[in-house]
Amino acid sequence: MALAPPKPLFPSPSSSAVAVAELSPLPSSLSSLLCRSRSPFLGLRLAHDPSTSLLLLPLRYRRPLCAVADAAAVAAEAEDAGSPRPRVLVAEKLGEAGLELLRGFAEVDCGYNLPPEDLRARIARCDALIVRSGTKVTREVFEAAAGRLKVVGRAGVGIDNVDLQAATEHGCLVVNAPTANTVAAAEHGIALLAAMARNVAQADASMKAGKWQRNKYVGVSLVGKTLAVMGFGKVGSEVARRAKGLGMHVIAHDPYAPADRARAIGVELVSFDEAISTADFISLHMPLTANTSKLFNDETFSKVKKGVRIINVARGGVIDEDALVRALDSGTVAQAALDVFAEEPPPKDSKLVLHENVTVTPHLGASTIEAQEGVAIEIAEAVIGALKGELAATAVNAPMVPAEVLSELSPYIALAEKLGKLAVQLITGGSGVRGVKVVYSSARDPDDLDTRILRAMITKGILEPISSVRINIVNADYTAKQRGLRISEERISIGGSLEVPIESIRVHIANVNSKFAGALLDNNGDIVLEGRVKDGIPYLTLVGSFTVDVGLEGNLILCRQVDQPGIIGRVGKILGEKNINVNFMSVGRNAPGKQAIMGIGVDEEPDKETLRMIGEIPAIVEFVFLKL
Ligand SMILES: NC(=O)c1ccc[n+]([C@@H]2O[C@H](COP(=O)([O-])OP(=O)(O)OC[C@H]3O[C@@H](n4cnc5c(N)ncnc54)[C@H](O)[C@@H]3O)[C@@H](O)[C@H]2O)c1
Ligand SMILES: O=C(O)[C@H](O)COP(=O)(O)O
Repeated sequence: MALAPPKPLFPSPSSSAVAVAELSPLPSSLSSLLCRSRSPFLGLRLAHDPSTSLLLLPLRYRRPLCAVADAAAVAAEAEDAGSPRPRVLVAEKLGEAGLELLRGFAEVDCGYNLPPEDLRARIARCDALIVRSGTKVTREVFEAAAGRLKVVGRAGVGIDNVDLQAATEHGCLVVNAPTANTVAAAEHGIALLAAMARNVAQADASMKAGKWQRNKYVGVSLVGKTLAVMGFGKVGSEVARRAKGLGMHVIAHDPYAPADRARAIGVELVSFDEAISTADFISLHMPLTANTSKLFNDETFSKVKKGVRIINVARGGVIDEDALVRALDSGTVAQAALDVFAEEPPPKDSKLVLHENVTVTPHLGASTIEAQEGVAIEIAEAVIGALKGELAATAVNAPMVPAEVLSELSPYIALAEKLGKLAVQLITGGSGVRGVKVVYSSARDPDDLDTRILRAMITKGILEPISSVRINIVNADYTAKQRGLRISEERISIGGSLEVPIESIRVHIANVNSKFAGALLDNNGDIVLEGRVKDGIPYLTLVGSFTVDVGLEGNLILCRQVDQPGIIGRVGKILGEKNINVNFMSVGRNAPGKQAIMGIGVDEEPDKETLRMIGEIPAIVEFVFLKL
């Protein structure tokens, strides 16, 4: 199914016209209603004087807010590339149920186990890439993608084979499938534990070699022995649960796991040293990170209980494999059972793999029929969601914003981006943007307001028009940092309804020159814009020190003028004669008869002649045309 742009809630008339009518006075209740409603009228209100109003009719229907990320842009890009649907490259074997889901939405290429150069050659034609642990998604892959790749889906848990930093720098979302193979991995850990304790693999090989060695393969019992689970996450806790069922005493080490979750299944959380020095069996279940790389090394092995047995179904890199061989040779470690290796597949002459006290499997932890079907569906759904522009719940390099929060914040997300976009257009050359302060006014407790996505969208609005990078929630913070742009956030607590997440968003751009002096707060070099959401529509409500009330749709003309009768009519007339559709107009002033700011929302871009005519109206001090 092709991606369609978000459907308007209200149909747009095919043509629109502008008529100018002086209505005076208009009841304030009506003028304010028109300003806020989604009616086909232009609402116009003089911010501080609702009794004198001007109404322009008829107008286009209001459009609804767009989806958070630009689904239409994804479709458009895919179309550019000759296909109306996004293209997904599946680089490792994926369950049929997941492939079916993907095919319902995208063009799917299955190119299993591609050499790195072939992967790089194909990636520039893809919107998404799906891998398991066997494909290295390196910086070179993201560079070769030349900006088209939007999402990498890891069909499994570990994302150590994906260069997350490079993905983030390229604005590419990485999602994984963190839950569907948990049980399979835990079952494999228990299988290795039992097989190792009873020498199942060695005895099997010996019998197949024609031998009958009953005395050689005497094992050890599990009941009553202490198992240390290192990493008490999803797999670790399932292993612990099962080991308890086998009558083992289970302890765990995990600096980040809540003690009550461990206690709930009868497991005590202990320090690293206590875990490794008291355990008869050590089972590894932490991710491979800079902190866990070679965590088990000569020094660690010097602290273990002599004759300990080690199981690893996490990642090979967590163990210094040479140190493990030494520990096995000395008898410090009696046996090891390994599903994962620092290099996969390991070299054929690997001393570790060939060691007689080591039981090995070729990274089979997630390889059950059930887990692979589950993982395939989990990753297909995550990738499709990401391509549709939804924020994935399993995003690895972007804030995870729950769907309900996202839907609540959706109009504020649009407002944030528009404020950024407007603010940057007001800056004039030479000053450079260095510091941006964003102030959110809200009745909510700060803990109930996640503003990361809003900050990202303000950054996008400011930076995208002035850089070649496409900015999204993934790379917004990184790109800002790269460009030396400091974005600080401040919350102001106000009274009011908790139903409304944010009352207003104010953007200050510090120490810049503006092409529209009226946008500078007290002429101090800070551009200030404030916006609010009304009936789901973003509005500009403050420019510098002037209150306005302009719906942020289409484009915007800002005029600063001497506050006197007739200006609005003259500007409206010029635009009407030039067939430029005005969708909103608002005037704000600080004091009668002094200066005022007029915000005019226009659907079309006025040509130079039109702008010149507006500028020639004697009372107009300055004006600027801004694109949204
Ligand atoms: N062999 C396989 O096929 C297979 C299958 C699934 C998962 N895995 C691997 O198993 C590991 C765990 O997967 P999971 O789904 O349980 O992940 P998880 O994120 O749920 O759990 C990992 C746990 O490790 C903890 N941790 C992080 N650093 C630690 C440290 N220094 N010391 C102790 N604990 C630490 C975390 O707090 C977390 O609780 C991952 O490495 C994953 O890639 C392998
Ligand atoms: O991290 C994981 O999910 C496991 O290691 C499984 O990896 P695989 O998808 O290559 O089997």
